[in-house]
Amino acid sequence: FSPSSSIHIIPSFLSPQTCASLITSCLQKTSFSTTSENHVNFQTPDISLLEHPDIMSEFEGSIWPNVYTEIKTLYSIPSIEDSNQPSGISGFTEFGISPYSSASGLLSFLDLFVVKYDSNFKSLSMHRDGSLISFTIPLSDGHEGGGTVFECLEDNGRVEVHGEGEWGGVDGNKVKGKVGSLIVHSGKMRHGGGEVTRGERYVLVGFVDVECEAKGLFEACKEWGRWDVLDKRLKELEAKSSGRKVSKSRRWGYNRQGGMGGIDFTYDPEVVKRSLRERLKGAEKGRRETEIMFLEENNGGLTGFGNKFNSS
Ligand SMILES: O=C(O)CCC(=O)C(=O)O
Ligand SMILES: [Fe+2]
Repeated sequence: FSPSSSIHIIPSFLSPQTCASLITSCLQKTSFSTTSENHVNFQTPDISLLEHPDIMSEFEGSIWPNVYTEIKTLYSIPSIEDSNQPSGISGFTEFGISPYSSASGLLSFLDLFVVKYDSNFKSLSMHRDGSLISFTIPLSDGHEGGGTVFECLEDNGRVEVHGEGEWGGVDGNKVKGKVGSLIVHSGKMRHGGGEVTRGERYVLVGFVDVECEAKGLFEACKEWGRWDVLDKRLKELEAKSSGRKVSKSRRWGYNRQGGMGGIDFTYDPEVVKRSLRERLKGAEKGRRETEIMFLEENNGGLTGFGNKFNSS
């Protein structure tokens, strides 16, 4: 299957109670704002759970481990210990100190946030996310309109439903996700938020990344035509590596003890940069092909990287 034209749905992923109490917690503890530095080009009134550890700690247990498992399976993301990779994830440890336990893998959140649509913010225009993989979980149904719009549903895109239960269905180019269903897609796929004509619509959105210090990122970018993600990473590394041996990075994921949290780790940006460059050199032809495809499809911008944690 092509990762850039399949929309994956997992019905009944979160219980309606969990969805409702996530909204309640957000409303009680903070307010929705568009001032986040995270989504530069496509601002949404949102609350980032990464900035609210109290809300995060309440909900991470029901969200992340399951999202992690689903995405790892859907996109065949290797675990660090799956060392049958051509040149091995061992590259990861050669770049620095792995913050991960051997039982964990290579996924982390760039951001995880709740978006609120209402008469002040009715829709989100078509865009691509800066993430490799994104997901949306509808949290409420007391509105008219809404839904997640996917451009590819007008063309070659398809929806793959994994598991049992009602998930809401497709209406034209819109996935009208039922409360609690998990909608996963490539961040490259052009999508947006359908117009809400009445009431309030809340959705949980996650931007998921593959660790940059591992081969995983290169393979994923190549396979999914996200050379923009690699270019940006390379630029960041270049900025970091001038005169520095060690760089710090922070991600949200599993730590060595198997618990969740923000993980700080260090690596040598020069080594990572050299390795990424080598890999890019070996892939020039593939790059041109996917870039042409990307340009042909690309009528809009990308959302911001949402990666505050990477600016050491
Ligand atoms: O509202 C939706 O269903 C999509 C939201 C989205 O694409 C985003 O916040 O990046
Ligand atoms: Fe998006």
